Amino acid sequence: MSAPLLEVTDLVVEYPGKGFRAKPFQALKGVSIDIQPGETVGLVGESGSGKTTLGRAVLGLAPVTGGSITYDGKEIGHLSRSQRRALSSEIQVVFQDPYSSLNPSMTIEQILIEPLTVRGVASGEARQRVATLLEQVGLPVDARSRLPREFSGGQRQRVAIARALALDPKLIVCDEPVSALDLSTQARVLDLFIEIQERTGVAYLFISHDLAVVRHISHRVAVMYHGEIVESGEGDQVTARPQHPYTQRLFMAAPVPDPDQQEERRVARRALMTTTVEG
Ligand SMILES: Nc1ncnc2c1ncn2[C@@H]1O[C@H](COP(=O)(O)OP(=O)(O)OP(=O)(O)O)[C@@H](O)[C@H]1O
Repeated sequence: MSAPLLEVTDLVVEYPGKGFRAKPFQALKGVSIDIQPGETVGLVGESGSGKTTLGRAVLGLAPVTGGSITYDGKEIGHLSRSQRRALSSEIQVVFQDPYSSLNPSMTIEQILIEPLTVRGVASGEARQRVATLLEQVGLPVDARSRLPREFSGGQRQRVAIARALALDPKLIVCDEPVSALDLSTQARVLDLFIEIQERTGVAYLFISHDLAVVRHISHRVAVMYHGEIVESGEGDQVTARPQHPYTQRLFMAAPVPDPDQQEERRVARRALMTTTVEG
């Protein structure tokens, strides 16, 4: 196995307590996880288990009080603001809500050009890159002059994915990126994530409370419970033979579809994607 792209070791995140003399709250209690280049690691668990906190810690947005986070061999747990900015071309994020994550007063072109301009990409080259990005996420080139409100939820999420891809990142933290979408749109956006990975070799930390979604997209799965990873392994291994009692309960509550059926659906969805640019 190659050196991990991301390696999180014994990570502790503590949020300050609220109110007079309130104790700090430990949201992550010594979490270890790694992601190889081009790999998808799915993070699943009930609400409040710490999934988003782990994603935010990787993005430098959570108060790390212990352990380490290394990216490409370098410690990134305690970077200054400017060091973090420099890393933004390597690590990107796609959030859950495609309605609030895009600036409603900016055209799609402005949204996609912004990260390129910040990096000093010349305007002609940036416009060309916008056309390529739109094509990569299955949106028509004339989308560039329109506003986010003119698009469906699935199409907006495609714009958010294009924005995340603008600087050719090696890792994208995807925090419930399909949870706000209806089921058929979810399937198409998930397949888009897979296609992009096959084309670019980007790795994903894919956060979701939905087991079927995580199983569909992940090479490996980690299960979080009360701020700890209680189980991890190959996707099929964890989903077919869960070991930890919490994982067993979680999986019993949400039976996972038959893998052969899943593959058939994926082929059908791919066929559908070639005939539509919707969501
Ligand atoms: N800024 C904060 N200040 C204090 N506590 C927080 C903060 N953010 C999260 N928490 C707490 O940390 C714990 C983990 O939250 P987190 O959002 O990481 O969980 P999650 O698994 O992503 O949940 P969900 O699926 O509902 O988003 C929760 O108990 C939450 O209340």
